[in-house]
Amino acid sequence: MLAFPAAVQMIMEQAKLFPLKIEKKALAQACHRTVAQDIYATCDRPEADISAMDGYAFCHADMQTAAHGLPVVSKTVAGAYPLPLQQGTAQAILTGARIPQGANCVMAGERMHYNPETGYVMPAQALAKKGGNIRRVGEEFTRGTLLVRKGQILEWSHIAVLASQNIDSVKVVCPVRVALVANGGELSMQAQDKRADSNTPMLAAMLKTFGVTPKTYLAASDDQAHLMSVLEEAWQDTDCIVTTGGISVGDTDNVLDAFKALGAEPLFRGVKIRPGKPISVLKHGNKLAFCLPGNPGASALCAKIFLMPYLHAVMGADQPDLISGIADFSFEPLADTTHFIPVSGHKTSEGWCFTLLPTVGASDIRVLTQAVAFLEVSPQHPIRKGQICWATPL
Ligand SMILES: Nc1nc2c(c(=O)[nH]1)N[C@H]1C(S)=C(S)[C@@H](COP(=O)(O)OP(=O)(O)OC[C@H]3O[C@@H](n4cnc5c(N)ncnc54)[C@H](O)[C@@H]3O)O[C@H]1N2
Ligand code: MOO
Repeated sequence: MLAFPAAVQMIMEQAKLFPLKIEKKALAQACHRTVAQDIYATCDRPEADISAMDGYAFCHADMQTAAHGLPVVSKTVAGAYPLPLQQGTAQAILTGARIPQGANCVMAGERMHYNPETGYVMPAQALAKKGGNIRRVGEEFTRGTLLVRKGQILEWSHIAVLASQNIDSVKVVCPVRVALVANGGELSMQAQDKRADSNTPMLAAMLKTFGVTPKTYLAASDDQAHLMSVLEEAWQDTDCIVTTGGISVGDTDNVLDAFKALGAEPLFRGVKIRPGKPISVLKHGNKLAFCLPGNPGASALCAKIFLMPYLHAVMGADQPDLISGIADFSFEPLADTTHFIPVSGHKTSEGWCFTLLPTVGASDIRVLTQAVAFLEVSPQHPIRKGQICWATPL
């Protein structure tokens, strides 16, 4: 049985052998996909000096010296070029509209007094500072600024910033084609003591967060020939297979035998972790099969610490950052074992404070709805109350 770091290293070595494919995608369809190129700003943002308020634009010195305010001579709306400001006048202006040439201050309409009879406007309160309420050209970013790095998984915020640059398509990495195979007679509709398949929807949801929509299969029997036929079908047009269940030592745990009979070779069988120790990975050409434990909590953990890092690596995507915090408990690991313990967290002035969550173990998935992260604890890295530690966020 391998130690955790060695198992991760073996998987990452395999990821290097996987060929990356790139495609162009409309921006609207690119959310959660991994960007295949650095993307730079094509224009300044804002593109020009613009108003931050609906109100009036004027020359600060003119307003300062005008006892009865300034006459409002025209109106500037967003999307139109303004007329230059004539000396000794003001212009009505809307939020986002270009500042007229000659104006260097804007005040919100509700902070001014406009006299409809005279057509003059003056501050109702203190005059804003020179330059006030003007958003300066390029203050957010200038043309040529790196907006999105290669390897970034696009989220809605990146879509917004790219759309602001009139970028309507991006080069993204083709998602790895993943097959999810749930296994076990208890998942059959005909089973006397039927169990719900929660692993497939859980893993599919995890994968969708970075643009992978898996094909799903169900081998709802304990018959090896049937399982082999499902796995054989799942291998077709797939880059990676993920099975859950059927990898322990029970009579009906035949996933590994089925894979071997189909020509796959074990990369490793079992890892010294808790939970999830039966996790096994097999290799068939450049395709990997991740055989996750059936226990849903262990399955989730193994997906987080083995499958997701592998898929990120093969797709050239940035690995999610670990989070750091202070543990408010101590935890003594077993010799030769890396534990992953679900913790809740609350923010303090010094960052996260992690608290141990009570859990019944490897089958527990409700605890994962309450947890913010898994803390990794090993004899080399024990957890001591009050000490800083690193965690895999959920
Ligand atoms: N004699 C031993 N027994 C077990 C050992 C061991 O070392 N010696 N290891 C235990 C550990 S640790 C784990 S983890 C499990 C792994 O078992 P399997 O991967 O073979 O999983 P199953 O036995 O098929 O199922 C375990 C459990 O999970 C439920 N399950 C399975 N698939 C799903 C699914 N798709 N959705 C939701 N729940 C699922 C299944 O009904 C069982 O309750 O083995 C221990 N035993
Ligand atoms: O390794 Mo198992 O996941 O503890 O029950």
